[in-house]
Amino acid sequence: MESHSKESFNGDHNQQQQQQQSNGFEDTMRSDQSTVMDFNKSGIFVERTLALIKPDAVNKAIDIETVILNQGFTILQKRRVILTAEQCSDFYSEHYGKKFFPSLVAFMTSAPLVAMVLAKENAIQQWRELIGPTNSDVAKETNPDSIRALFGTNEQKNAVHGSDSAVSAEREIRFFFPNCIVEPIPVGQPAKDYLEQNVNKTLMKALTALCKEKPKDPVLWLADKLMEINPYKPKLTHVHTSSSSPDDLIIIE
Ligand SMILES: Nc1ncnc2c1ncn2[C@@H]1O[C@H](COP(=O)(O)OP(=O)(O)OP(=O)(O)O)[C@@H](O)[C@H]1O
Repeated sequence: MESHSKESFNGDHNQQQQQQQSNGFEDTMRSDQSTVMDFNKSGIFVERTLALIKPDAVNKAIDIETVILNQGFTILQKRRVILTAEQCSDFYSEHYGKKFFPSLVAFMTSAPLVAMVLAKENAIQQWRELIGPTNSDVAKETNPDSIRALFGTNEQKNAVHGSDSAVSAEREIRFFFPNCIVEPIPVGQPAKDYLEQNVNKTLMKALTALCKEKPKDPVLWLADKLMEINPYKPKLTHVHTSSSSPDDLIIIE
C-alpha cells in the first residue's frame, strides 16, 4: 500500500462521529451513523451487505441515503474513501484483464466514494434489487425506479455498487471496514436467551421508572437511568496504601 494523505468527512448529520481505523485508504474515515439494530420478527437483523456510492454519484449521496433508509435498510457504518489504483484493482480483481478494467479503475479512483454497511433482512438481494441492472441506460428502460436508473449515467458510471453474494459481502465489508464484526448475529432462541439474560430485566426496570417519572426528555432520561442501574458497570473501591492517598480509587472490575 502507498503512503496516504488525509481527508475528513463533512457529513451533514449531527450524529456522533466515530473515527474508524484506517485500512490503508487515503483518508481519515469517519462513521457518521452509529450502529443501530433493526429488529424483525425473529429478533435481530440477520444480513449485512456492502454498498458503495461511486464517484459519479457522491454529490447525490444524501438523496441516495434517503432512498436507502426509506427502503428499510439500516446504515450501520459509513465512511468516505479515496481508493488508490492498487486498492481498486484489488477490490475489482475479478474483472482484471477485461477490456473495461483500466477505465473502471480510473473512474473509481477519480474522486471520493462513500462506503456503507447496510443491514436488513435479506439485505444482499434486497440491495441488488434496489440498485437495478449494471447498465444505467438499461435500468432506465427496465427498472426506472432503481437507484442506477435514477442516479447513474451509463454502463460504467452507474452510481452505486452492491455485494452480489454472502461471500462477497463478507470480503467487501472487511475491505472497507476492517474493524466491523461480520460474524452472524444470533437470531431466534439464542437471541431471546441473550436478551433475557442480559438486557430485559434492566430495561424493564428503567422503562417502569420512566413511566412513573414522565421526564421532559424521555430518551436522555432513559439513557441516564440505564447507566445508573447497569449491573455490569465497573465497581469502585477505596484503596488505602502508604503510597496512595485515602481518596484513591481503583477499579476492581
Ligand atoms: N462493459 C462495461 N464497460 C464499462 N464499465 C463496466 C462494464 N461492465 C461493468 N462495468 C463497470 O464495472 C463494475 C463492475 O461490473 P460488474 O459486472 O461486477 O457489475 P455489477 O455487479 O452490477 O456492479 P458492481 O460490482 O459495481 O455492483 C460495474 O458496476 C461498472 O461500473
